[in-house]
Amino acid sequence: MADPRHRATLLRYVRGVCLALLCVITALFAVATVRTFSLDVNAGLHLARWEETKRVGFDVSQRQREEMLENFKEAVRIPTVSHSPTDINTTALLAFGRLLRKAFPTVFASSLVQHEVVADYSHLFWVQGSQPDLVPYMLLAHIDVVPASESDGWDAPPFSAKEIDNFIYGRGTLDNKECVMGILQALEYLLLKGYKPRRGFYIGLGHDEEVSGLNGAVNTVRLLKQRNVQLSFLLDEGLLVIDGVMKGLDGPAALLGVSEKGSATVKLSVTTAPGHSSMPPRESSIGILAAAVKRLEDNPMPIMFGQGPERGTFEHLAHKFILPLRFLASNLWLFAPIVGRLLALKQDTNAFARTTTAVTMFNGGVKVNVLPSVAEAYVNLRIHSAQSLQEVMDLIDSTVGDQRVRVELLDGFDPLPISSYSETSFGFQILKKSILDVFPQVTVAPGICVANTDSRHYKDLAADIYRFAPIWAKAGDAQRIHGINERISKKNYEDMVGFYFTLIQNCDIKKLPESHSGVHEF
Ligand SMILES: CCCCCCCC/C=C\CCCCCCCC(=O)N[C@@H](CC(N)=O)C(=O)O
Ligand SMILES: [Zn+2]
Ligand SMILES: [Zn+2]
Repeated sequence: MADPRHRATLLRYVRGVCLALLCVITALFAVATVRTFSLDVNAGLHLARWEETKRVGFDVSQRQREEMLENFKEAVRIPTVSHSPTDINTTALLAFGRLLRKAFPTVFASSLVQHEVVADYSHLFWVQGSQPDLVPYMLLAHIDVVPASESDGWDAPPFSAKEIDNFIYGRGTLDNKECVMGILQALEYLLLKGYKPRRGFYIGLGHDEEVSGLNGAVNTVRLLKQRNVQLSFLLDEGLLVIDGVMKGLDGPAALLGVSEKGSATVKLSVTTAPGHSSMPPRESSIGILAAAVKRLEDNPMPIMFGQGPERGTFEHLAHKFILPLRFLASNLWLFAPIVGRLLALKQDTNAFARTTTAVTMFNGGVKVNVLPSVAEAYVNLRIHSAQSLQEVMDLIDSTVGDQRVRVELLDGFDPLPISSYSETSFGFQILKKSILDVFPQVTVAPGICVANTDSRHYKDLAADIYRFAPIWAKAGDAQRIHGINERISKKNYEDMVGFYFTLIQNCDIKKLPESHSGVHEF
């Protein structure tokens, strides 16, 4: 570039391009600044004129409060542990059935309630409504729990229901005996107060949810299908109220699960010739498999943040984030890739951003001086809403990329459909109102359940399935689920009963109020 005229032209050109780029970036930021969401969905609900129905108040005596907590503790003390579909504690499940009859005599004696045992240990209740033209809804919970061992570091024996500092400790206090007992306790009190629902509803209590619900939930669904039941909506466990769980989120938020991730359980195996360890090959079956597993861990599934219901979570909560997160969450059209990357940095929020890959089992070898003929690993993936099981399997194949590694899909399903969460969605709005009636200080947002629930078996019975329990989770509490020191505060358990008590009555309206739209400011 010897000619100075050419150099000057080039400089002018480069400066022009830079200026244009700067203008575009400034314009984008200007638009982004102006476009700050305030999706105050709570406001509309408060303004709406809800149909008035005959209601009873949730006023329990001190004696009833003690009895309510004692019933719950008794439930926690029964070790209804599921180890595998063929290894469940049937003795405990039968004892649990007896406890239900003892704890809720009014429910079992009421002429409004039909009760039946399904698949030997699950329970199905039908509570008759006075207006058969109102489409029924269903509440789900499960009786079984995952194993727990005190030696893992519990502060109290996991089946003791011991009270420490106003918390009840025990396996199942968060997953999911608080819902089982909370729902039936609410119904017991409602019936005791002479309440008669207008809208009929079902209560399903599964006995093998922790091992996929293939007996309890699947047979309950079969029965309901034979009876041509269609549900207005269904509520199961899943998400909860988070308070101080997500950094930068100011105030508590109730996340109402509108879908759940898909799942894949994949077996990887390598077979090589056995032989004497004194004459090993360059690569063993264990080494080949370990390298494949490492490749899967080093190459996580793509970040898909913003393409599933998690986008709705951030849009609904945007105004509750502190700056600069509020700015990012308010403008996902621009910043979704950045927010996705930020979420992917942490173990629990990563689950909201992508399909997760967890290597959960690894076996190989039989003796120290024998070359292992087989090595196998199990990988459990939870599939993001915007991805399919087939896409995930294709990615696993290409990442493993080694013909010697056999890849088998043992079990899997696509992500579940996304339930409605609009202003006209009966289930979503009734649940939101019920949450706000009990916890007026929370912001309600749709969410994605990163684990699976029995509700997935019900997808032909209800277009709208929600996953939420009114558990008040502080930082670290989510890790107690399936972990150590699972616990719930006595106050929270009472609020749970209050929530179902309110919800059942709120469901009695015929339809949503005409105008209860939220305020959208851009
Ligand atoms: C971006 C927001 C971050 C907020 C963090 C929220 C933390 C979520 C907390 C809890 C999730 C609790 C999940 C409870 C449901 C558990 C159901 C379960 O264990 N299912 C088993 C068995 C099955 N049915 O398949 C499972 O393996 O998924
Ligand atoms: Zn559960
Ligand atoms: Zn569980």
